[in-house]
Amino acid sequence: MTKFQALAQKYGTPLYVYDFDTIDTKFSALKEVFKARKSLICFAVKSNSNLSVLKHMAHLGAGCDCVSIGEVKRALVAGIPKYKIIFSGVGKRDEEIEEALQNDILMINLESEEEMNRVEMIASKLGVIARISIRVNPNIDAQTHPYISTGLHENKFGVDLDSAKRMYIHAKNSASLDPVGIHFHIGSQITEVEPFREAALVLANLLRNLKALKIEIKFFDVGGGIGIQYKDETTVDLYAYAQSIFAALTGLDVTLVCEPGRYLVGDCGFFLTRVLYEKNNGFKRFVIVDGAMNDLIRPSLYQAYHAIDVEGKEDHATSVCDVVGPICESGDFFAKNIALPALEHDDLLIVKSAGAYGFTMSSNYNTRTRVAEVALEKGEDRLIRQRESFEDVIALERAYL
Ligand SMILES: Cc1ncc(COP(=O)(O)O)c(C=O)c1O
Ligand SMILES: N[C@@H](CCCC[NH3+])C(=O)O
Repeated sequence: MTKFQALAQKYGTPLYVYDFDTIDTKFSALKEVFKARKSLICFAVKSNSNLSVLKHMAHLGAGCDCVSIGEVKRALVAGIPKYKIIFSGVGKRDEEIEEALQNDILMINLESEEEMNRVEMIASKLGVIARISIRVNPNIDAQTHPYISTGLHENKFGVDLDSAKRMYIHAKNSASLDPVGIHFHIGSQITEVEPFREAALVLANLLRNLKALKIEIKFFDVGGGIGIQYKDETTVDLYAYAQSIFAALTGLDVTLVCEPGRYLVGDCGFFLTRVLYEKNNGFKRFVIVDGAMNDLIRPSLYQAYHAIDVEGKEDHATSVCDVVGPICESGDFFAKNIALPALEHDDLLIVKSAGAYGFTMSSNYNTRTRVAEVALEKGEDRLIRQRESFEDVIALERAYL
């Protein structure tokens, strides 16, 4: 029996499995290319927010990039030091800003002038000084899927260069704001260095202008976005990536911050699902599995490709099929028109590169219980999230008659 077959038998399917040793390898590789500068790697919690994953990041020395106060609290619960936590997002509620300030996190990343005014007001009310960063939208095409492209003016994220400059000047003169950071995040699953290089140059230039105005920024945050290989994409050469940022920063004494999500956890994750039936309607062959789009929505949402392995049948003849789930939507699929061997009830499929934006984007659609998560570390497996029960799913509902 293979490792995945044993895990499927022990924990049931569908199931997420994360290999923490892979996270270590990826983390060390990034730290290594940054070693010529002071750097802080802030893991993007949205990509995989399991507390054990975050705890593992804390052991590695990572901070966290968060997009809600819920994520900030997860990071704190997992033992990420408050001085390594960044809070970004285009729409923060007053209570979220207040709680972030009370928790004294590293910085709040501002995405509009309106937001700056609210943060200033709330900090003043609390009698604290808010450390802020500004997310600059450099209008650079990251050449990725339009839904995960964030650095163009048509996207809702960040502020343009002129507004950023105005905001820094305002913040510098405010008794309640301390401008400590500058930030860009131009998109996700980026496979070339060039967009990062261009964005770093634009922001470093702004930093020099700010320096001339005696506004000293300490943190240069290049966001996340480093792509992984799902199919046959080229991936970013990490060394060239780091060097292009260093080159932009020549002469500037700043701590480099990077916010990888997918790069750190994408490849470490496997989604295990069993075959329920094969069905051929005369037009098409369908492999129907027990996992569905509510468990892993990336194929349905972005037509994303995830390679699928069938262990033990590698040398069998294949034919073309769609791998689909039990949900009441034609968009419920893991793969379309892929070649797989003939499959039987209970055969195990392994959907690869599922560690990022897998479980965190899952839902209870069709009253399906969210699946269990398991960590693999140095050959040992541990349950890190129990499978939900039907009772868990309805627990917060009230049935008025
Ligand atoms: C502000 C910010 N930082 C970091 C990330 C992480 O992105 P990725 O998983 O592509 O590294 C995201 C998500 O795209 C983000 O919005
Ligand atoms: N959810 C997207 C990434 C979004 C990044 C969020 N800023 C994905 O699965 O690829």
